[in-house]
Amino acid sequence: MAIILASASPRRQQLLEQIGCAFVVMASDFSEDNTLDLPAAELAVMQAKAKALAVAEKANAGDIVIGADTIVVLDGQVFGKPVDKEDACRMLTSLSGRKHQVITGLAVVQGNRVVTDYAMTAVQFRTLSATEIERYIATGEPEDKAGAYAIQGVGALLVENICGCYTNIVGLPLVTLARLMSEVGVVLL
Ligand SMILES: Cc1cn([C@H]2C[C@H](O)[C@@H](COP(=O)(O)OP(=O)(O)OP(=O)(O)O)O2)c(=O)[nH]c1=O
Repeated sequence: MAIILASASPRRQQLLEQIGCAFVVMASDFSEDNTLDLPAAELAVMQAKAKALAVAEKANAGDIVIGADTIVVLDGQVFGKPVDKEDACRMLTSLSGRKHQVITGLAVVQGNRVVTDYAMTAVQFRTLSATEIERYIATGEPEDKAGAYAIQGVGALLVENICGCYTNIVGLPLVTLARLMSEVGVVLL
């Protein structure tokens, strides 16, 4: 039995390594669509499930597949990964001085069994000047991150405070994951 992380995200891989879990990576080819008209948490869970199921098709019987999807939500508006620098600027300008939610949907699949959940963390940004936004975009960090920032990187300088799970913001809420894994018989601690 293998534990398979259905993700190309290096952040998710690092978080799973951090807790000493032995796993292999198989990125899914599911393409996200954050414009779907669904409540944000449902959207994240649905996409996490689709990523895990796409990989589960190729897995061996008994393997456990983990899928995750992280989105940023501001006033009901969903921000995925920015498509370009302009998009990153639009996202960071809207997030400046405001509180938003980061939601990560999670799915754990084993055979016909699918368990899902999500974590939500509130993140308060400080007010950013246009120059700071420009300089932050120039670091290249926003490129592949939901909401165009990375709290684990230079983006830490944008965040005034958070309420909720930190690892959820980075892309893999570990306590929520541990709960789902225990439902399929895997004890992480
Ligand atoms: C808000 C935030 C997001 N992120 C990242 C985590 C995710 O990798 C990414 C959100 O994109 P996702 O679409 O959830 O994941 P992904 O495309 O990177 O990987 P895959 O679909 O193969 O699993 O944003 C950070 O690293 N730090 C942060 O502070």
